[in-house]
Amino acid sequence: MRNIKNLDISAYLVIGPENTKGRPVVSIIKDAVEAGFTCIQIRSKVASARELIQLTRQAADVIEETGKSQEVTLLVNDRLDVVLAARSQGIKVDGIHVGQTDIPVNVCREYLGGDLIIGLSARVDQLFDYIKTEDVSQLDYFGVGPLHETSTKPDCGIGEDGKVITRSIDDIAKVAELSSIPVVVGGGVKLADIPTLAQTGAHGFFVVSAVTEADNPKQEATNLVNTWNNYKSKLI
Ligand SMILES: Cc1ncc(COP(=O)(O)OP(=O)(O)O)c(N)n1
Ligand SMILES: Cc1ncsc1CCOP(=O)(O)O
Ligand SMILES: [Mg+2]
Repeated sequence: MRNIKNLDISAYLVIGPENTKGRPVVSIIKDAVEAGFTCIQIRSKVASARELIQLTRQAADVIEETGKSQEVTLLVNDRLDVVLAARSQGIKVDGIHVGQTDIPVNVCREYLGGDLIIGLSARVDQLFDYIKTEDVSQLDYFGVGPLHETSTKPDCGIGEDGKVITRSIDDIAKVAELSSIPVVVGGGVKLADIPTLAQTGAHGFFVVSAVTEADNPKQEATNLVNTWNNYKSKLI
């Protein structure tokens, strides 16, 4: 198994300009990082490559301003080209998150080298067998979900019959137990889900709208982080 120091996916924000109700992406990233979020993923299905590089730069800069560059992981969704371009411009971006129909993990690993982070969305169908048997030697974590259907990504969890499969808390506990790499859970996750999620054995939760659409993103991010940490510490 890979042994990546400093990878903390306990509180993971996925964010792009289409999610923020017109507010600057970087100010919400700053709020989240100051609140204790440990991982940020830049995800946009509308931004150009140049816009994504610029957003990644701004995200890296704002994380640096908070003094947490060494603790907070910055990833880019889907775009290996953007990660490579950003790194060649000296931007501190730490890796990529890909899904089942994106650039294959082995290609990402070939281009990113051994030190960068690669996360992969788990398959929807036959999830438990998949988690047990998938080759995870080049991977750092699995994204699993959705916990609930979500308008942020309506196609999340669509199975072979075209219907969305949501994951129960028991499913997530089983995935966390079967997986030999960390698991982060998302899709419709809100504050009320955190106490039960924290008891599943998952390493973390990921959210978009709970933070990016909140009236007060910093307060909501703080509530999410504190609740996760409180429930996790009760398990020790
Ligand atoms: C942490 C995390 N988990 C899952 C996803 C979904 O990735 P993917 O299935 O490739 O879908 P898109 O995000 O690309 O629409 C994610 N982004 N992050
Ligand atoms: C990016 C992504 N991947 C799986 S679900 C999802 C969106 C989750 O958004 P929200 O937290 O608003 O439900
Ligand atoms: Mg993808």
